[in-house]
Amino acid sequence: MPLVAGVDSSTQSCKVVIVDADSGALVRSGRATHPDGTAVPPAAWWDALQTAIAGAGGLDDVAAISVAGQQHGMVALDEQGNVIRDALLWNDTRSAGAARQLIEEVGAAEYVRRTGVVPVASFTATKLRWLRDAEPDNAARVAAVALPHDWLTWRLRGFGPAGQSPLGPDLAELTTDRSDASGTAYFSPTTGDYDRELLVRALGHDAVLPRVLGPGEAAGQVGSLIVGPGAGDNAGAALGLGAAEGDCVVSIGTSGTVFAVTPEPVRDATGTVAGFADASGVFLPLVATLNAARVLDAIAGLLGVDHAGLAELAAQSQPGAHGAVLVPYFEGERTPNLPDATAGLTGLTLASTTRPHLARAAVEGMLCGLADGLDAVIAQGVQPRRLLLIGGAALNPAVQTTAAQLFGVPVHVPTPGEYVAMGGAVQAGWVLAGRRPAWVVDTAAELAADPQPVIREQYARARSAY
Ligand SMILES: Nc1ncnc2c1ncn2[C@@H]1O[C@H](COP(=O)(O)OP(=O)(O)O)[C@@H](O)[C@H]1O
Ligand SMILES: O=C(CO)[C@@H](O)[C@H](O)COP(=O)(O)O
Repeated sequence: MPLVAGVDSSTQSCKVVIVDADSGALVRSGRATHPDGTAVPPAAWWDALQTAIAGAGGLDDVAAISVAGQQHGMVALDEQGNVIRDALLWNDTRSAGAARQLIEEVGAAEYVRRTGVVPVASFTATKLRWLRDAEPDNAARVAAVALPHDWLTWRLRGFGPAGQSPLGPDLAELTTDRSDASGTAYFSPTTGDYDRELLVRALGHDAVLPRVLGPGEAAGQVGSLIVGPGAGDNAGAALGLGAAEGDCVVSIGTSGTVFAVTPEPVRDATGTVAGFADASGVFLPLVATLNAARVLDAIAGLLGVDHAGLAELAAQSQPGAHGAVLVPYFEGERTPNLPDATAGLTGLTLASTTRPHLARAAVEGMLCGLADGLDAVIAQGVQPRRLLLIGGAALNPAVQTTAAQLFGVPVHVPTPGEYVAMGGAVQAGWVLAGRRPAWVVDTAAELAADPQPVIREQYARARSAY
């Protein structure tokens, strides 16, 4: 039984799973935390990966590995392979003005035609434009631009700054895949090519971009360990879940995302749905919110309870939280595109100002943003038959029951697992065997749709004030 490993280098942590390549059964796992903040030294991801690999018992008996990671983060490298500055992450909104500039210069419709997306602060191109204008000396030094999974894959293969890596700073050895490249806003998911003019427009000059590998194509080999192409984390989750037509995935981690695997590309000129590529050769229309699991963390902290306690409180409330509504834009918001917004709590009366109603309002507000996202994905022609609920907060019973009340389709909760890392393991199994593994994913809970229109009606009223 060969073993393969998958990695999820996500916003808050690094997770490694080691699985049986024949069955997909989990054999060992490890994890390590990432630093807080929206600008992070990539070295911290590398250290966390080492810790997580060690926690998973090492890779000595592992035949192949592949790294999925948080999307969009800007890793700027100089000629010597040094990281020029802390990576700006997908949830760093300082480039919101740069996004507006790029849209003014190119046009939203033209961006969608060329890249499948309309720039928002999350996308790499806007971070490069911010760098060009805010830190021109740093921008001038940029010789290559990579994404988190590209950089980790390169380091894993032995490349890196001279003196700190066995193979040195060979920038031509940087690799990526379609799914992550499609989150840069200078790549076309339909042609599979970079749009160099858009890169130069953003950064001010050309730079090395990672070679785009196909699904099942190895990035290289370290000794006997084959290194797979890697992926953006959402595309990784789609692989790990084996998501097929009719499935819509809702992931509630640091980001909230709603996405589906589609045979044709999606081009949404409003920019609400990002027309990403997936990691299997087709497409991944996706809506992302900035405010997801951390909304519950914050409100649980405020109420002085843990996650289970938050669910217990919410269960004492009712659909609509007695009129209390939380619009949860604690970190600004990406969808809708309100990077400078703050959260708002409305509908407070003496009767609704209770701990249970506040707990319930937090869960409802966080999920309503994703329900709006599902509507947008459906408007692009996706027809979900079921919703697959994953990510840290999907484990929460209040999230599960409220999701069934909001989304209008049956909610399936897969057996708790690290599905992004499992997607990496699927890629590792794919490069090892030369074909995509077909591992079974079990369902832990199935909830029938239980529509409670009051929740979305009152949320829509509160949100319209923004
Ligand atoms: N039972 C739970 N209820 C609500 N939130 C949870 C629960 N378990 C974990 N979380 C939250 O989920 C988040 C981590 O989820 P994860 O999908 O790993 O995020 P990411 O991939 O962005 O790092 C953290 O904010 C954590 O506090
Ligand atoms: O920006 C997006 C998708 O476009 C986010 O989904 C990031 O990819 C971060 O993922 P998590 O760390 O929240 O899983």
